[in-house]
Amino acid sequence: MESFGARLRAAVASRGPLCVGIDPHAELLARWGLTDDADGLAEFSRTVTEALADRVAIFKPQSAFFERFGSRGIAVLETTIRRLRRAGALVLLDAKRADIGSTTAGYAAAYLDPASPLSVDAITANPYLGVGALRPMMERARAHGGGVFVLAMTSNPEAAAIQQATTADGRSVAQLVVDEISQLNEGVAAGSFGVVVGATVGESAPDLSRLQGPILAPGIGAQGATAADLRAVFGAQLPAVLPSTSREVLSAGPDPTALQEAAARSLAACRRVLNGGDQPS
Ligand SMILES: O=C(O)c1cc(=O)[nH]c(=O)n1[C@@H]1O[C@H](COP(=O)(O)O)[C@@H](O)[C@H]1O
Repeated sequence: MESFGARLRAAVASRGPLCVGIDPHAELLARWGLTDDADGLAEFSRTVTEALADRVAIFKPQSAFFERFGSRGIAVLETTIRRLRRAGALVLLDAKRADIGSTTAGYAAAYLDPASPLSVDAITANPYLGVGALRPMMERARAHGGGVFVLAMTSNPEAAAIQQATTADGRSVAQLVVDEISQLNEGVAAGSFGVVVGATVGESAPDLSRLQGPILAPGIGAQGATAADLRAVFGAQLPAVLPSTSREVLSAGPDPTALQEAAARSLAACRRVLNGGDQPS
């Protein structure tokens, strides 16, 4: 199978550089007039999928909001993944998994093996147990054309104390993560291993110049960052950036046309920045 990096590049070329997060918060379900249960979740996910699956390059369902309804929520997640992929979209499951290597192998089998009912194109992973502990995910991803996005510098304000701490060799923890992921992409034009760097981090972003893989940039919209902030955060690495937003688009629902217009607005704003159209004169 073609690599995730190549498939992502093709999807972005045809549908544009935007990842839409599917985060069915209780407040959003209420605002959409839906019940806060698995039926409401199913209706929410169906509406988002029908409105956007044929026009957005990649979706990022947030596993937490499906897990909170137990097995019925997971069943909705399975259906949602299937429908999104059938419509030609890529699916990046936001589960932020990690564990010791032998258990990570279980997560890899759950999400990155085509035989699993929860199989997706890529997942988010947490490097706190060491990037090396994620190796079973990387191996399974390589074998099946999948991808892994590893948290490097996240969008939340609490993150700096750990992620910007200095390691024994003087690099920040975030930089160490980026460097280890860069090694995995070495020699590949469009790497399948990405990092997560929030659009909110300002000028403290790590050096991403050797990554050769995608940079997932959440934090646009509800968390305060705008598409215009991407330039200051990512500079020369903008072409590798995959901006991601959830509530900014989802809060326009449940009307499908309003959802489509909100996604088109977010995409246009990101495109302007990524293509250099908003350069200050
Ligand atoms: O991995 C992520 O996607 C992620 C990383 C990060 O640094 N910050 C962050 O907000 N996220 C996720 O991105 C989504 C943000 O949603 P909105 O703030 O509504 O756009 C949530 O699902 C978060 O879990």
